[in-house]
Amino acid sequence: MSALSSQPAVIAFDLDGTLVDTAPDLLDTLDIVLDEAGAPRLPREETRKMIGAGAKALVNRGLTAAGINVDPPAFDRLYERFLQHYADHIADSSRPFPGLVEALDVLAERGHVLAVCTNKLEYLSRLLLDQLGLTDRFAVIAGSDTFPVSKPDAGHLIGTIERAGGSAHRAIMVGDSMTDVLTGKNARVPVIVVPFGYTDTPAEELGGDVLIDHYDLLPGTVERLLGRG
Ligand SMILES: O=C(O)COP(=O)(O)O
Ligand SMILES: [Mg+2]
Repeated sequence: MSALSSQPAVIAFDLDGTLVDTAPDLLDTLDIVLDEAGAPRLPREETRKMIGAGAKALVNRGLTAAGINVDPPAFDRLYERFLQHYADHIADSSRPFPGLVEALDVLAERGHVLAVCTNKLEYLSRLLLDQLGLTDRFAVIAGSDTFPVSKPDAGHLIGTIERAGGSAHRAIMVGDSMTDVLTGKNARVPVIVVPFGYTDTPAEELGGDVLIDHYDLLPGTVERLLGRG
């Protein structure tokens, strides 16, 4: 085995729409904020696609789609309300996607290092993973505010991988959106795409390296991409 292949690989996961189906709690919170802004609620098919660039973008996109213009202080109050309500309800309905926990077990048994690279704020990411009992599985949990840059900037993913003790030459990103695919390309890290997340571009058109439709396929796909399978 070469020195390179004996280095543990870092598998970095996006969170919303990849590890955990967070849409119900995120979108219930968006509804509350729209109510408070006096805006009409929006269809779930529409708001689901607004997830992926963080909570501030979700509130912004929701208000814009509802045709509501607010001044910056009013926006800040609505955003604070979003964060507070969401934190209080973060795991009411949000659950890991089917087969995730089993796949993480297999990857960890094989000696891979697991990390989270998400555009969710770090404290919300930790709160969610704590409540789902998943925190200890990840060597690093890097949110949108952990580093000076965030996805799709390569620095977010490279920072996550390096903090996990690895290198971009032996790492894989797993994600659900164009942001994740662009991040992987920017960092020169292969991307496995899952189709059950939140994206307005069909998963097969995102341009990832491999598409898997169930977590059962993840361990084998990881080995293949790492050049062992
Ligand atoms: O909460 C969001 O909008 C983004 O989160 P993700 O990067 O984990 O998809
Ligand atoms: Mg996502």
